[in-house]
Amino acid sequence: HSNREMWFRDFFPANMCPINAKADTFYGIMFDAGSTGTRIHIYTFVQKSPENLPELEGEIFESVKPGLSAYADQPEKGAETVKRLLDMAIDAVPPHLWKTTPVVLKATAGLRLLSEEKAQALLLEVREVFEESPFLVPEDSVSIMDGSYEGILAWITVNFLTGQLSGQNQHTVGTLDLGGASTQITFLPRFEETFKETPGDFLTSFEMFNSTYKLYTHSYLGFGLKAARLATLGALNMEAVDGQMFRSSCLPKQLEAEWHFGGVKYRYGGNKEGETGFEPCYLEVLKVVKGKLHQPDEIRGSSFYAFSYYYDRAVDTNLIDYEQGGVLEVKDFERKAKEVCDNMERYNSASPFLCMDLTYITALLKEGFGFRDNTLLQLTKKVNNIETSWTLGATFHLLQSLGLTY
Ligand SMILES: O=c1[nH]cnc2c1ncn2[C@@H]1O[C@H](COP(=O)(O)OP(=O)(O)O)[C@@H](O)[C@H]1O
Ligand SMILES: [Ca+2]
Repeated sequence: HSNREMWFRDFFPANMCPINAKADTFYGIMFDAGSTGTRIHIYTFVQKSPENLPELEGEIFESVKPGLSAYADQPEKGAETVKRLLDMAIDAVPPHLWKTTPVVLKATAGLRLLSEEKAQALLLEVREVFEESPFLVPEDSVSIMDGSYEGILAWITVNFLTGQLSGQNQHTVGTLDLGGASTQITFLPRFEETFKETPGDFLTSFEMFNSTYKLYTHSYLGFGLKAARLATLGALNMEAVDGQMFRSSCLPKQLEAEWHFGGVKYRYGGNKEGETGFEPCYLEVLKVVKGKLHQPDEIRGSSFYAFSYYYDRAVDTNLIDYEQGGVLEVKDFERKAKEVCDNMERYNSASPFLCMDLTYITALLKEGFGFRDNTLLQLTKKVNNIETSWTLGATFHLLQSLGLTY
């Protein structure tokens, strides 16, 4: 707009100015290529004045299952799922903003676990879909994200949405993300001791909104909920063994079934003659986590935000409401695990893995990270109607790198 056209600007408060209402709106498109599904997040921002940060106005969210890694041998078909989601953005973003709206896809643990060759073939096909779209395709727009970024960016999202990254008196909260194939823990250490006791690769400095945050973060590959099922069954990295039956005391006695994960088929079942229930199951699961994770002393007493599969399993067992979320203690997961595992017939209609999943979550929190029984977990899916996902943090980071924000 020329100055002449904008002369009336000064007569209106910024947010009521008829031109401002649309002119300073912009969009960012972030794809989350997770191990169990692919999701699109279309964020709307409004720049109310040049000296302030843009404000997040809303989000459009859609997802498809399975994830890209399920198309390891059909990369074109995988990219087709991305294209269908991207078509939503064509409808959501006004045409005159298409060529300034960036589109980025970041893949997480599902692709990290594939062979380099198969992962790259998938990413290449997705890149072609992006290039053929009318959107802005930045350099490196399609990639596998480093695990430490996954944790940091989720931490940024949650603390931004809860208002902890602006103004004084920042009381940031730690975050726990439990995906299908990997799990992340991230927090801002308060004690000098934590920095001293922590291995260097668990600490990362990150700059966002003109502040530097020195965070504790780690992504444990193979410790996501679905990878943990395979590990418990003894089937992780056992692709070669075809048709073998994997049994566990965490599954209903009579169960025999098949399961596809990461493009591989597994046969699994219950302990027909042997033991079942919480006690033997906990011992099985313990083998997967015990001694495998770093336990920072500082977290034992502090509360954390938890989402993804922590949230889903808490909903499945009525520990929290699907819409509201809620606050739980670590021991609530243990109580539920016992209830489900010791009455497996009663829960048969839900997932046959419910007992194993709850027991794994219990073991991961207690024996893995070293949380206390009474550690508080704030279970959240959305804050102010925005999904708690690393994708928002990643979009801020993207806007920053494009010079659209600082
Ligand atoms: O936008 C989101 N908001 C909240 N939870 C999400 C979102 N996207 C994915 N999730 C959760 O993440 C979990 C699946 O993990 P995912 O497929 O991302 O595996 P990965 O992180 O190991 O690659 C599910 O519990 C799913 O509900
Ligand atoms: Ca994820």
